[in-house]
Amino acid sequence: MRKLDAIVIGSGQGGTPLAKALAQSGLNTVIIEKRWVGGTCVNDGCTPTKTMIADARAAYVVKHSYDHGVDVRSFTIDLPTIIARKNKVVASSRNNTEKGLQQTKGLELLYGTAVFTGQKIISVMKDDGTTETLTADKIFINTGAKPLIPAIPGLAHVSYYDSTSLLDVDKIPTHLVIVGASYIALEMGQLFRRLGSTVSILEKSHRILPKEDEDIAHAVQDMLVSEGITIHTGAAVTELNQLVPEKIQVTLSTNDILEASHILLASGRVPQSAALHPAATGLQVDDKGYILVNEYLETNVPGIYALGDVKPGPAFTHVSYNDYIILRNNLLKHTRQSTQDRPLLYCMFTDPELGRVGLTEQEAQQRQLPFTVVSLPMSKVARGIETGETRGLMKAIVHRETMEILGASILGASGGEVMTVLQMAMAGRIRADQLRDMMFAHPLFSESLNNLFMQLKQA
Ligand SMILES: Cc1cc2nc3c(=O)[nH]c(=O)nc-3n(C[C@H](O)[C@H](O)[C@H](O)COP(=O)(O)OP(=O)(O)OC[C@H]3O[C@@H](n4cnc5c(N)ncnc54)[C@H](O)[C@@H]3O)c2cc1C
Ligand SMILES: NC(=O)c1ccc[n+]([C@@H]2O[C@H](COP(=O)([O-])OP(=O)(O)OC[C@H]3O[C@@H](n4cnc5c(N)ncnc54)[C@H](O)[C@@H]3O)[C@@H](O)[C@H]2O)c1
Repeated sequence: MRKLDAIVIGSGQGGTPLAKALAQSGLNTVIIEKRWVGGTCVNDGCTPTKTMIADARAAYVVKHSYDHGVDVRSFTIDLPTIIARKNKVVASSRNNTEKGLQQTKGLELLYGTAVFTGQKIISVMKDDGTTETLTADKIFINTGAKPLIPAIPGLAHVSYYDSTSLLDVDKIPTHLVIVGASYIALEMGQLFRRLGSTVSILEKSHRILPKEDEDIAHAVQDMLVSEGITIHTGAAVTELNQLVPEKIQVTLSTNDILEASHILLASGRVPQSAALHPAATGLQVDDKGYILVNEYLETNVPGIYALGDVKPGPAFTHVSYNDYIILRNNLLKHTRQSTQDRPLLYCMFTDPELGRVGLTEQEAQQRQLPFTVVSLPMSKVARGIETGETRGLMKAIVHRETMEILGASILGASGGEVMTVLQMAMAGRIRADQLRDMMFAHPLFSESLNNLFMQLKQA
């Protein structure tokens, strides 16, 4: 058995920089990866989807160019070129990540599948067919998550896609039916609609984006419907039947029956922990298989930590990366940073995008905080009017007494960037009334934060 100082299992968004930092600090470190370095974000998630979403946006802009006085009579979509561009962007990111790991002194990149076989003992089934047993004082689990395959009657007998396989679909679906109506469903639904598919989105809850405020969810729904997407809410799939190739009958709890050419399952993700055999090293997991950690990302087994999507909580690339920062600082710089105080933030890359930070209105209500809601439609934002980007709204939740910004939802062009301005204000404790009176360059989207907060009473 080979004894190391540190082992990182999984080369995701947290594990990769962590392995480098551990090795650079002088610890003899191995990082184990069963597939491709970079994990979900680089290979199946953010990088490929945001690349293809940009292509679909190009199609949308061309289609609407007449409004801007540019008359494009016709255009065609070249799916192989779109997929080839996506593959090139992904390969470049993956190769650079691999090089970065291989060139780090004191770090070994081991391709294979890790399994716990005893207390802090890991068996690696290597890609070359051999097996090696490793142990270390410190073990970091960064094995991420994978698509959830829901139990739908008939699913085993139909061909379906998940968010990974759809990225390599060989033709544009004529009718893409998507199960689920959250980030993956809405981003991919709009993407394929813009490439020419008929798209139907099915959500079993009574509305899409249940975690968002109702007005925001409705605005997103209106925006997607205006592009020709059909959304069925309160609609669980009760049966699937493959009639002929590329013809799948989809029966809904609402008694509607759809005929899909392609089905995308986008109903959540599950942690990749079971195959690790966490019980063999005494690790506690919850009922869904998430590896339990405390606010310092420590598991119940001393010396074993978990970071990224494999632990409970928000599953985003920036969260996994921030987990790395916390572990690096605590273990190598001897701080005691915790996950407790970081704000929730993310951006859903529909077009326009939804930038979200901090509390929603419904969360502020649940916490019984004294708050005021301010909102501004993008149709009143100067930059939006000038560029023709008038869809969406800016909304912020402000503490009524302290004028502290508690949270914001910015649905609009550059919504993620405007949200980040507010995130910085929240981090720096800049109050809403200060933003109301602050000078911003004209005519930026962020300049309209003046107008958004103008609804607050003058101090
Ligand atoms: C379609 C899609 C779009 C997304 N878009 C965004 C976005 O725009 N913004 C955003 O913030 N987030 C986005 N996400 C989420 C984001 O990709 C994840 O939150 C992020 O990648 C989590 O990274 P991680 O560090 O937990 O692990 P991952 O990136 O999932 O990496 C885990 C790695 O561990 C490896 N592994 C697993 N088990 C073993 C084992 N037993 N032995 C060895 N190796 C193992 C896996 O092969 C994988 O490489 C998206 C996700 C999807 C699916
Ligand atoms: N822009 C981004 O940051 C981004 C983009 C894509 C994915 N992600 C990450 O990936 C994760 C997974 O995303 P997701 O969209 O797959 O899942 P999700 O867990 O966010 O949402 C799943 C949705 O599917 C619905 N659902 C579940 N079972 C269903 C069924 N049988 N029929 C109909 N509807 C059903 C749920 O009610 C829910 O609305 C997210 O948590 C997110 O963190 C992030």
